[in-house]
Amino acid sequence: MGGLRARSERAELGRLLEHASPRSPLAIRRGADGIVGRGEAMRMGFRGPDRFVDAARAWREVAAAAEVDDAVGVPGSGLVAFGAFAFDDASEAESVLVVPRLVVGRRGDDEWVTWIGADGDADLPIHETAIDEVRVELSDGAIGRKRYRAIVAEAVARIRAGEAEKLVVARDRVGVLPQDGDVRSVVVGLGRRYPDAVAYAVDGLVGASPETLVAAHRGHFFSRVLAGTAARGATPALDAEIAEALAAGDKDLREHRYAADSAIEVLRGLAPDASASEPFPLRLPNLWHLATDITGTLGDRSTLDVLSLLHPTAAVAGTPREASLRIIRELEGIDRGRYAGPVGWVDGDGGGEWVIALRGAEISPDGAIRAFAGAGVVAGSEPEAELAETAVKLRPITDALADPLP
Ligand SMILES: C=C(O[C@@H]1C=C(C(=O)O)C=C[C@H]1O)C(=O)O
Repeated sequence: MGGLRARSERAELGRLLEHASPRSPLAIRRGADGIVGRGEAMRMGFRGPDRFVDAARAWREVAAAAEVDDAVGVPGSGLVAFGAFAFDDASEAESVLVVPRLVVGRRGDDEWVTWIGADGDADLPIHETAIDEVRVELSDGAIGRKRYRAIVAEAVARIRAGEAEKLVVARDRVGVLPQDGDVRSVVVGLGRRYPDAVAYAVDGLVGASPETLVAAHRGHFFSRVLAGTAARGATPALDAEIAEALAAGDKDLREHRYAADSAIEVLRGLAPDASASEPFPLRLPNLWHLATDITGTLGDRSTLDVLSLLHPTAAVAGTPREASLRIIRELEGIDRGRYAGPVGWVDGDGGGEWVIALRGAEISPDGAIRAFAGAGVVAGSEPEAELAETAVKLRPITDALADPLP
């Protein structure tokens, strides 16, 4: 079999998402920028502890065999695959790389179309369809409010007993997407409310993530670690006070340090020149986070290679990593699927953009919806406060599902 052929041309586009399939859109958007895909030129599935390494190897082979004619030359043009990976090595959920037949993209003033296919495939025609609203209400899933409080209390007990230093525990909310429900409207709703986040839709996983695991182009990378959270204040004065307290608070700084240090250590191992900012308060529409930005040079390593080392950070698992994963499995007792795993895209050179699948939900082919949100627990954490934090973190997907086109 010959390799894939990819051809990118400049184009004038309307709304990117109107090019996607209503039921299974492929999209990675930040504000007006991003890429949207339709159809499948290739789909690869991976499972188990080697899923990232296997994906990196498979993608390298696909990219090496591909014939690419890219007249645009910006991040996201040329050959790309969208991907979503399971959180846990032991997950039942499949991790995927999907190469669309058609990609439409926008980056600043650049707009383009990419056609991808096997030898002899005809170009998929451009086909825009209006986006329908879908409205879904969520209710408690396997881990309701009461059980979540108990899980947080147990996590604190485990930490006090010396089994771990930090544990990120999550709860779920569930619903059902009506038949023919247009998932694109959820992506629009997320993008309108959280324009600085990355709105993602890949293989049923949708959400708006503020946390960039790794973005890389021509060997330079950026990574943003978030951990430590506070709700926004109702007045500007209160809001400023909250941000200041977050940046100075012992509990949140400690919680943040675990996550930032683990990411910095991994990235320095790959890129000795990696440098990190001091933790700073990052304002989102619904909450404040403590953030650390890390930048450096990656050389010719693929972003998929970086994922294999960086995932899961202590922002979504805990410290130490192995102990936290074991305890999370035990306390939550459910499969996180692809929640808190990497979601994003990769190009033929291994560049791309991967965020952590947070503030979102997984929509199964049968329409079952499961949203997750978690919070980092340390020795001083209180169940009621962590429950409230997860409620705020559930808001993006809850609001986008309840009122998708505000
Ligand atoms: C686990 C989630 O968020 C993570 C946990 C945070 C925290 O505990 O403060 C902050 C940002 C994310 O890294 C989630 O949104 O589900």
